[in-house]
Amino acid sequence: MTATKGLEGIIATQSSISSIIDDQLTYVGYDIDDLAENSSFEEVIYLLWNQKLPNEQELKSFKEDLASNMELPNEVIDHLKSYDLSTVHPMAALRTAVSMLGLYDSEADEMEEGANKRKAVRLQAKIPTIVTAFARLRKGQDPISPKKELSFAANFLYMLNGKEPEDIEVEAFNKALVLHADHELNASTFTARVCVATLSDVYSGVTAAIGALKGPLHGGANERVMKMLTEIGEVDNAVPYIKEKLANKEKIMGMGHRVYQKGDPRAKFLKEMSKELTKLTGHSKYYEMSIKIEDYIKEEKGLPANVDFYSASVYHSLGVDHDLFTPIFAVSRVSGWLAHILEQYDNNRLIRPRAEYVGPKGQTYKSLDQR
Ligand SMILES: CC(=O)SCCNC(=O)CCNC(=O)[C@H](O)C(C)(C)COP(=O)(O)OP(=O)(O)OC[C@H]1O[C@@H](n2cnc3c(N)ncnc32)[C@H](O)[C@@H]1OP(=O)(O)O
Ligand SMILES: O=C([O-])CC(=O)C(=O)O
Repeated sequence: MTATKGLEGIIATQSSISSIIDDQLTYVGYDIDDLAENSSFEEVIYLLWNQKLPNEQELKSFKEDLASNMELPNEVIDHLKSYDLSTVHPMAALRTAVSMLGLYDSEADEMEEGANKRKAVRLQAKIPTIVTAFARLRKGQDPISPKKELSFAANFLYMLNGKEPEDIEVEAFNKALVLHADHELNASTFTARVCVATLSDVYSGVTAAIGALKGPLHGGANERVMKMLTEIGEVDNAVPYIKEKLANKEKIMGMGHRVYQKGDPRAKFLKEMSKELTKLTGHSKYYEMSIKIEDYIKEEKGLPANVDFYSASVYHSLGVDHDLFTPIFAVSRVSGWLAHILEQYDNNRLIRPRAEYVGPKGQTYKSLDQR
């Protein structure tokens, strides 16, 4: 038995949810380019969970279902208030609050398919409310209740900022949600599947996935991209800064990908949005710095920008706090996690690979006084 580091190239499951073939991403056979240009995030969630796009009536009732499940139990709001709001990272808050939601769901351990789908709706609906409530509480503001008539994207921005967003903001945010919704067997989705393959519950699966997304090699990279752009400060500093990082063998956040060799098909949309939004909001220097970094890394290392790279300047332009970038990723990706959790339950087998043992062998136990 020989181990493959990082399970690179291992086909670990079959799935009908999303695919990456020849550097192109599809959700249930629909090209991401088509969905990014045309679909609402609600349609995409429906697609991922039902393997088909909704008709008008199905979409209407799905949106109503989501909207009517967005409110949080008071106990969860009270718990959020009890955190050390000046130091707790919002991803840690989200991980804890999602786990806590399970305590207040009478169907939490119900394994029947209908119950799992109802929990999926509740989780998808409540996660934006958790993220925005936490973001407001730590600024000394009261959480804002969702407006049932707003779209998912508009509601998030409304609950975050306390005012209804402009159309251009909603359009950009909706597109970002569509682009982040699912991505085959990425680390957080795999984590969710491993967890529920023990026949553990949906809340455990999503809590585990949030933990995996939080890391800087995965979803946590977008916050670090913005930290890097802020440190760079001015466009002319970009290349010298990156040269120094590479000389110190440091990784450049938002660059590189395990699967994509030529490029991440989502990045071009975020790049275009970054160009437009940074111009509109007077933050063009972040777009220009990003271009310099992308070109330099491509030239020096042959690495493409990934989805996290341009999303940083997009969210910054939308006025979002930098440590909320990864929670926003979770607001979208929970749709994919839930699709994979439902698929795993539907055709389950315990996920239990083997390890290649490389430790010492044949040791003889010595009593404490002989060690
Ligand atoms: C939504 C997402 O999760 S997208 C990914 C978000 N993560 C990031 O942006 C973090 C930065 N990127 C990375 O760390 C990596 O590219 C990953 C984790 C995304 C994928 O990496 P892997 O396929 O495991 O490649 P690995 O980390 O083994 O790197 C292979 C080589 O490329 C180099 N490399 C890979 N990414 C980078 C990077 N961002 N900056 C500099 N060098 C890099 C490594 O140093 C290594 O070089 P070496 O062979 O000379 O030692
Ligand atoms: O697929 C991956 O390894 C990471 C990624 O791009 C994602 O989760 O969107």
